Amino acid sequence: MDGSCIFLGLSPITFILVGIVLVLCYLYSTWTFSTFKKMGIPGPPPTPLFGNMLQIRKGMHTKEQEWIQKYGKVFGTYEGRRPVINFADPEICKQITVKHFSSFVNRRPVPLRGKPMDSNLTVLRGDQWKEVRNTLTPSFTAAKMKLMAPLINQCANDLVENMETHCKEEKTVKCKDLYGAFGMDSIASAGFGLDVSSQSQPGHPFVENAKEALKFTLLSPVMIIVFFLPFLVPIMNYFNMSLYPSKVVKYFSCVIEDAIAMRKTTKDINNQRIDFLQLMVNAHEVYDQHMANKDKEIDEDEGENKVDFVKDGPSSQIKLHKGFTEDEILAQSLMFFFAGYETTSSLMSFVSYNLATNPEAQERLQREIDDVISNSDDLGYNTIASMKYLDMVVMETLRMYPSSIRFNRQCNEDVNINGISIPKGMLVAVSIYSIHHDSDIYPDPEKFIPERFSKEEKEKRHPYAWIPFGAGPRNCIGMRFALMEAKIGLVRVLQKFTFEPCAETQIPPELGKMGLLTPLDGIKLGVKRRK
Ligand code: HEM
Repeated sequence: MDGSCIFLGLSPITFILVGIVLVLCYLYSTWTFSTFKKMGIPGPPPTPLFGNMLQIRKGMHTKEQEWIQKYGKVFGTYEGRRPVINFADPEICKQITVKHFSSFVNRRPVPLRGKPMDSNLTVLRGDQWKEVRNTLTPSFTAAKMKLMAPLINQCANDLVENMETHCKEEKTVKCKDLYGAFGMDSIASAGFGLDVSSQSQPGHPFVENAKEALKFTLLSPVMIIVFFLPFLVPIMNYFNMSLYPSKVVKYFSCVIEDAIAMRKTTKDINNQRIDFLQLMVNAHEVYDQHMANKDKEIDEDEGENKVDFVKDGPSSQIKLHKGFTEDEILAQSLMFFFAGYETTSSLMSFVSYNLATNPEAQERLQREIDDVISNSDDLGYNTIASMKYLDMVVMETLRMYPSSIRFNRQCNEDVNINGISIPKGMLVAVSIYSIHHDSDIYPDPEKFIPERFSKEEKEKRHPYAWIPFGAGPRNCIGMRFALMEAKIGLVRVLQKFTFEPCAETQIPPELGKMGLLTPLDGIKLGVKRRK
């Protein structure tokens, strides 16, 4: 021994260096933890490195309720080291999403995106978001929904046939699977003119890939880096790493690229389908023209670019836009699949569960369906819209089980909301679930009471007390489509069948703990043919 202290084979210098690195890591991970103390906002104490992330592992929705009980409807939490102000108040929701929209245009920055997902609507920011949103909005008008309704009805034929098989064989229906396949067929057909037939081929690669994309876990290596080691993100971006599995993105990219190529060859406007893809392809042609004109202008005006981009707010009329690049079309298409699949199938599953466990409500809805449909020979958009009780059932189900537990915005300038000074860059989250389960707004919030959504009852409440699709100009663009699809599917099934609880039905259903609020066992029910 030469006298130097050797411990675990480390020299004293290495030992000191490791110590310094650990202290620096500790300081780095806790540096921000005084933010809320300084702002006078209460909240649960954070843990070094993790912030409050470990506390939500038993379920974000239940933990949030506990925090609200303890700290009130405005409280601060830390995602890793990043501070987030949480709000569970309808008025503050309105202030953030509507009144002060220009200060809260963007969602949280998503550090790891990869091509082509980095240009999808959900993650775009500022003027880029406005342009893409304005281009997409005409695809979701009531007039477009009317044109898409027959395509969804076609997909509902397979759904009814599937129910029939389950009924005949007296098999338990796993709602999530049946509705998931129906949802996949609907968006593929009405959105992109693709015949996926996933209902007759449950193992279809299209469905398998969609499911794979939605396997979200906070404990995946990618998520751990994003939350806890964000300084490594630029390196991962350099390698084009994404939150979405590359195999899945590749699969959908091929499917959609083929569909785009087909559309571009269909020049005859009368033969063109009216769907999301066609509207985007048309916008792409605007892009091509824009690029051609731009070259001309550069020649003629020595570089002056004369094309105006949409500059005013997103609620304004649709105006000239630069059109879509092919990557942008791909990104929006993939996002529609991802955003619509899990959410809509969960909604339909929870409605079926609520009806099975509340037989009077199911009978009342079936009476309404029989009355309306016997007066109408097609199940179009207007027929569906005329079913008032159906609307109440769907709204109450979305209140109880909103697919997104919360939504977020990032503040882009210093702003004061209800006396709270929010600094530029701060993340804010609005808790949909907690507002929907606030017993001051909805007494007995765990009970299924569709009558809460009669016209008179709705008028008594704050307009932002029901926000399953978010709020303001950056709300869910697919809301009309999702509601139409879910209602057509449910009406077609309830015309012929009645749901009932069976031995395998979980009452109440156990809910997923991370990401979207989904039924863990997929909602298993008995189904019988109506007399
Ligand atoms: C029951 C079904 C659905 C629910 C509950 C739902 C819910 C939501 C919520 C809460 C948001 C965030 C809104 C905000 O930040 O204010 C959102 C955004 C979005 N949703 Fe949906 N969604 C559903 C179905 C769909 C469907 C079918 C599509 C596509 C066809 C879709 C596409 C999108 C997109 C693209 C955004 C981002 C909008 C933007 O940033 O401008 N969603 N959705």
